Amino acid sequence: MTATYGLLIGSKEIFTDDLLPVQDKYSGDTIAYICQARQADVNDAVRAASQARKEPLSPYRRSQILYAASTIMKGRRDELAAIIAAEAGKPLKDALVEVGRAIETFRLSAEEATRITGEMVPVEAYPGSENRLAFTIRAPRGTVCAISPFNFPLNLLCHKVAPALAAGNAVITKPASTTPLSAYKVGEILQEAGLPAGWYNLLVGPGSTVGEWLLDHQEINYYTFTGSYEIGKRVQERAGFRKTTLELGSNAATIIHKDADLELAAPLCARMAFANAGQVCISVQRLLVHRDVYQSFRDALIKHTKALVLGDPKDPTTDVGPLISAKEADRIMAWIEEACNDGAQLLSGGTRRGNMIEPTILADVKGEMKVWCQEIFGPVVTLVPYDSLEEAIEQTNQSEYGLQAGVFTRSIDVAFECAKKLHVGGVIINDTSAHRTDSMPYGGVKNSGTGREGPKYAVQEMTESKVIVINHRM
Ligand SMILES: NC(=O)c1ccc[n+]([C@@H]2O[C@H](COP(=O)([O-])OP(=O)(O)OC[C@H]3O[C@@H](n4cnc5c(N)ncnc54)[C@H](O)[C@@H]3O)[C@@H](O)[C@H]2O)c1
Ligand SMILES: O=C[C@H](O)CS(=O)(=O)O
Repeated sequence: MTATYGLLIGSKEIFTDDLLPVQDKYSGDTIAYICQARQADVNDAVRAASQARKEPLSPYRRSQILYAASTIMKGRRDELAAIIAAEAGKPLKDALVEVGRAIETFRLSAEEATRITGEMVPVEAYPGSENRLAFTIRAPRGTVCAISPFNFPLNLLCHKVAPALAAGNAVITKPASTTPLSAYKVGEILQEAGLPAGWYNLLVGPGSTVGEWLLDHQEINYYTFTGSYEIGKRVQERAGFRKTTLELGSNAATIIHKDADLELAAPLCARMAFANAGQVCISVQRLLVHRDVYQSFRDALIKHTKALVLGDPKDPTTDVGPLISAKEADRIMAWIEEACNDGAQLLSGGTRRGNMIEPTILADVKGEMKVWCQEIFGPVVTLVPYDSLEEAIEQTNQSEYGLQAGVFTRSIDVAFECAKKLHVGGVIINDTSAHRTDSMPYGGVKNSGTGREGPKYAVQEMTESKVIVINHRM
């Protein structure tokens, strides 16, 4: 029988009448049902979080719970990877990587829980403050609302939940409706790890209802959102003076300079343009290739792309699986067709099987084509030649987005020039825009968002500084 999961609110699993079927994104089969939240459930979750915060957990206890969660997750690696492969359509080998990363995200957050410090402030150096001792502490923000996307249903949720708990906040999560099961499993794991009731609450349902109710609720102190620019903008507008962290989209570029190691660059670009069928916010979408190496890089990219295996995500040999929905596959096919009609050259792919699109390479793209200037979020990479480094930097920066950029070069001068001049949150040298290690500061500029994730940096965002001044000669 197909399992039915409830919402997690306070100490209870709540079952509602409104069941959301969760589909396997490759077969279309319903693999589970999960209950959708009503407005009263949102209010109850906020109340449960406030109630939990009345008995704060010590940093040591928070750390121990997060370490325990990391260990439990390790023991459930295969189960979690199978859920991600089914609900997100992510190839099993990548789903296993995602679980490994989530284990680390919890471990890194456990470490951070014991390192939250303020600083001494030398106020006594100033006239009138001679007898004052001043220092800052970092206080939890309170109730954190974590809204997450479908493409990394486990690790991107953990990047919000684990630092929020490390910092002493209570959390209400709202995962994407297409992929809620990973978030449910995180709730189970945290409970098993000893997290008391009310610190992790799970609400499921559409952004247009449950998401909006969450944005409305004035007892939520902070929003951490990962998703599209359009919804991120709405979150920011609705949050008002409340603090937010927004991790949004991109059309990331990678520069292949004339002195690049093509044997390193071509396979990495092929892999990272099509990982998770291109549904990665830092996916290699725009490749700027120096004209001297354009032909050889192009040929090598085609060769490595054609070697990728398209198919069932549950098959351990699959490299590229389906898109999240037929609607997304329709949109991406329309963008490819539009680019080809406007003069782009199809070098590989461009065909569709169900919700799967063959890894697609487009050349001769122009700046105004959607496949170049908007976020594709699908298995499509575009190629453009350049003559000077200045031109490549300018084209990379000619984007509404600025999440990460990659640069392949053997020259330290070229690497530094790119590092200084590229207007993005992260510059990755001799790797693609799609490289991320979970401990690093991660986030964007421009329409790619504000704030930084990575447990150490997220803990800063999820705490606020408070200054304490002691008049010690009264
Ligand atoms: N920068 C990053 O770290 C990062 C990581 C992953 C994905 N993304 C971006 O996410 C997008 C794809 O993910 P998606 O399709 O799930 O994004 P999305 O914006 O459609 O949805 C993200 C989340 O927001 C919720 N939501 C929708 N409407 C809402 C509303 N009115 N109020 C509150 N919540 C609402 C959704 O239900 C979901 O949980 C891409 O643009 C991608 O680049 C960015
Ligand atoms: O989709 C965007 C994610 O941030 C991808 S990753 O966590 O950087 O791999």
